[in-house]
Amino acid sequence: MAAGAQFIDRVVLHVAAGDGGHGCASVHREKFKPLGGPDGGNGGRGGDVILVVDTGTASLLEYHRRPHRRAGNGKPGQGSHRNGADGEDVVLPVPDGTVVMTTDGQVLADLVGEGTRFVVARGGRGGLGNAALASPKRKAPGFALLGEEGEKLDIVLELKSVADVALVGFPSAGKSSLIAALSAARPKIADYPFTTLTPNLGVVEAGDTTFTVADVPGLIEGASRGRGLGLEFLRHIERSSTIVHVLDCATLEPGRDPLTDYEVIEKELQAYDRALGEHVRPLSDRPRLIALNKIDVPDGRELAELVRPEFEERGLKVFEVSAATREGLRELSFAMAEMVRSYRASLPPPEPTRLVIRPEPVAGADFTIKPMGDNTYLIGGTKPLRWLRQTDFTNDEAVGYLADRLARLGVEEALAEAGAKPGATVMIGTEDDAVVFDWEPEIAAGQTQALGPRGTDHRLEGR
Ligand SMILES: Nc1nc2c(ncn2[C@@H]2O[C@H](COP(=O)(O)OP(=O)(O)OP(=O)(O)O)[C@@H](O)[C@H]2O)c(=O)[nH]1
Ligand SMILES: [Mg+2]
Repeated sequence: MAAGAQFIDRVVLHVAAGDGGHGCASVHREKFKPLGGPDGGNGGRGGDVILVVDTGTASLLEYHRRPHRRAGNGKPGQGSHRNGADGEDVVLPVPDGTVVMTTDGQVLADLVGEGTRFVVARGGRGGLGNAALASPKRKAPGFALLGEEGEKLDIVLELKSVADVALVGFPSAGKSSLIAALSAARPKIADYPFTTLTPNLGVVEAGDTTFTVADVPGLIEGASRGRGLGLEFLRHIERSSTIVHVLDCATLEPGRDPLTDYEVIEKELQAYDRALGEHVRPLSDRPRLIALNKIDVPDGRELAELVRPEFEERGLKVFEVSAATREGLRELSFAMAEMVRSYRASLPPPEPTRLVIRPEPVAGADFTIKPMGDNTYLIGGTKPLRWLRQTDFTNDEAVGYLADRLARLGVEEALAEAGAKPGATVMIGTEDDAVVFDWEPEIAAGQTQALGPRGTDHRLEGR
């Protein structure tokens, strides 16, 4: 697993599902039988873009590097009843604990647990070929339906750190130094506060236990109210099983000592619990370890020894360490491993894979009619809009078929009821994007079979 020298926890991903293939209009040809039946196949479905939780994936770095992902298009249908192949899905592995959001911050899904799947962009349907469109009334359709476009959108992936162990502490307490000393991660370390701006993740091995440690940017008093780099980062410890207090035994700042620092940080964690509300497992019930850091500094070692009993009285395990000389790190890492192991053992057996399906757009009324004044009407609704996208407007017969479908849906009747006069302007689509027709109700809806051959239907004429 890559240790997070470069740990990316938020990316904007541009996803495009595949377009559906067009249906095919074709007529069967055979020697001595010049006029066979329609045999155009259907277009294939466009591929989906799917996110899947893969616990082997540790970061979003891959999507930072390649932020554009596109699924395959469906192939067009062909003659001899050959259907087009479906477009290939694109399956994107994401780390456990990935939150999927719109670019304006609306949460679409919170992906937890190995194998959890989320179809983030749906492929377009393939268009029907003329064989599938044939009916007793329309024996040899000279048209086919178009494939629909796949969904294209921008999403934000955000990783709630799923580190097993979270290191918390004041700025410059040595959290990043500890990660660096315990793992292969190489976070930035410096002697000024707020060096760490985004959490670093390191993979630590102790005995036969492997676990991840997150270095949370420095906390200060008021962090839970958003002071310093506060809230944004407390979020990252929400899912860790163990909290390690990294306490600076060598700070010269007035008013600071390990015990006071500890209490300030504890207060912040509790305030964060209150801010989070009850639906989240409180941070305060996570087991704690105390790491008294910087004992390589002479005064630091003395101070550590002085405060040690105070923590032990509170029932806390204390480790005197130095990230600089690595003193005490082995004991600390084994204690972390033990906490992680017992936490893992306490977990309920893994839940069965959850499938997250984005709800289909709500199917409301079949269609809507909106009078726009001046004998003009706007037809909307899921079905009319889909049919519009499927229609090849260069083909009169296809336009006639659209007219039939709309009539069958009851649009003609509804227009008459709404008071549309012959010659009305009928727009189908949305206010910004509509196809405009002249409406000439020559006959009542439902009697379309009385019309001449398809292709000469002039009730609806695309402009
Ligand atoms: N002497 C000594 N100095 C240390 C030790 N650990 C860290 N430091 C120093 O303390 C300073 C801060 O270390 P960082 O690891 O960046 O501290 P941090 O807690 O990650 O700080 P923020 O990211 O700002 O919250 C650096 O100058 C380190 O070299 C230690 O064990 N001994
Ligand atoms: Mg740091």
